[in-house]
Amino acid sequence: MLAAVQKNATRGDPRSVVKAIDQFCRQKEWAMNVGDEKGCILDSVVTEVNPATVLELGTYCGYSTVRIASLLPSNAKLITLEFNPDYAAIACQVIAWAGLEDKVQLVEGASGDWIPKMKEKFGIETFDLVFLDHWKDRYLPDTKLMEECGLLRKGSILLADNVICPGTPDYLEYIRNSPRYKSQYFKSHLEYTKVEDGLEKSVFLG
Ligand SMILES: Nc1ncnc2c1ncn2CCCCCNC(=O)c1cc(-c2ccc(F)cc2)cc(O)c1O
Ligand SMILES: [Mg+2]
Repeated sequence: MLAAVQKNATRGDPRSVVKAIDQFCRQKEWAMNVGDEKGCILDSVVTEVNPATVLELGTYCGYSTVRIASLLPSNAKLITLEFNPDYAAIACQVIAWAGLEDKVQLVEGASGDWIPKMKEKFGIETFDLVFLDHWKDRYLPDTKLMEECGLLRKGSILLADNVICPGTPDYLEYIRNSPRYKSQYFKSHLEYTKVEDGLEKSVFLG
């Protein structure tokens, strides 16, 4: 995938990096990027929220990191957490190829360990937008952890990938029934396939 980016994408051009990855995943080898269809929904939410602070849980190869960072205002900050060091190493190069390293802080480690340290380590008060795309059984515990750590403010947006496939039933149950959130489901398809999947967008009400 990285070779395809370096071969087919233009340095400093995030859209060409996104296109090269999508082409590779459609033609050569499926990969678990959010993909072009759900990626358009992600883009519209990022544009609507226009966030100054973004947390991404699950960087993988940096595809959604590049999509998000390319839409951020100049002073905005995106912190992205990746557990797998091999994925992190690739993502770092993909983000650099897109020329977005100044907007992105890639952190290696487990979300459960890093979320409680966000304020002290990165001087973050609250996140305007959180993109959940990591272990599906970590969406709920990490959301509760972000609440407890005071990382969400009235109006913070959570956008969760894969709520249908592979699925995050406990997270959906919680977020759709909690009086502290207003949720909306965006029906789509699993990246590069015809299988149903979707994004759940939730506003924290405080
Ligand atoms: N900072 C952190 N803390 C904790 N865990 C962390 C982490 N950083 C990373 N991880 C570990 C996440 C590993 C990847 C998570 N994503 C997925 O597992 C995922 C799977 C599919 C999929 C669907 C149908 C299939 F047939 C097969 C696979 C699709 C997707 O869009 C997915 O996002
Ligand atoms: Mg995903």
